[in-house]
Amino acid sequence: MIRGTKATQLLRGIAIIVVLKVISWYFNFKTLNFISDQVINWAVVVLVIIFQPEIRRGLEQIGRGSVFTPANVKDVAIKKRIDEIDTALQYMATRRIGALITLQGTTGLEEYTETGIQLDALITNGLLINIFIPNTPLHDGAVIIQDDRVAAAAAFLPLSDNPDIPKMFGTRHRAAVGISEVTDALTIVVSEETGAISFTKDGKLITGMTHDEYRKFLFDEMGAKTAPKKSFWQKLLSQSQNKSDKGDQE
Ligand SMILES: Nc1ncnc2c1ncn2[C@@H]1O[C@H](COP(=O)(O)OP(=O)(O)OP(=O)(O)O)[C@@H](O)[C@H]1O
Repeated sequence: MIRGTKATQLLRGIAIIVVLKVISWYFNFKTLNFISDQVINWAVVVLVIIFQPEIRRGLEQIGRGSVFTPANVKDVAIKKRIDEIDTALQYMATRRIGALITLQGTTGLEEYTETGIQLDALITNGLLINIFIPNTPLHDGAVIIQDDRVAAAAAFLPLSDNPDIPKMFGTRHRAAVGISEVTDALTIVVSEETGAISFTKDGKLITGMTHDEYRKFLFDEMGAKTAPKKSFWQKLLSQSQNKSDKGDQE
């Protein structure tokens, strides 16, 4: 999950400090012991400064209630996300507008969003279509989606050197396979040449799915149920509403 993020370097730093602390304690190195104690004492402040953006985002999520959001509310949000992406895919596929969209999984994609133009915008089909309109400043490269936000456009993804990718696929498809080899992201490609919609995941290129098949695939991959179910509380509420409606009629 933390692969590809600054947390990796940080963990390495913490490991070095812990090793220094143990050595200084074991051999009774007073100066080294004093320095490592100071570093450890200030570590909390340093961590808060380094992770300020992540902490802010987490607090915002708690504020919006998304951490404690019931599963079915999350399903509705995921369905909305898929609908927006799907509308854009259908529009671009029928007009043969090439597109490359990477949906972040658990692996951080910061090192790739940094290569593009940062957006941090809500996912809408209009925005996605606009980004990929040919000969506009953002159309070249990949869109990276993190949760419900379009994090960046025109991002550069690593190219796969897998010799098994058929020659008919060019660099757009190779980049889609490439990112799926080094992260757990799901990537969608619309071919400019054919209008075909393909997907990459775990190093595999998946082609030829029907509209219904790929929608189901997206729902499965993004962890939503096809038809959002009512929660216990919603069922209870609608039952009591039904009863009171009947009561009113009588
Ligand atoms: N490493 C990369 N990262 C992100 N986008 C890339 C990368 N390499 C190429 N692209 C995108 O792919 C486009 C070139 O696509 P190309 O025609 O080579 O691929 P293709 O797989 O044959 O796709 P298509 O079927 O759409 O032609 C570039 O203009 C760029 O937008």
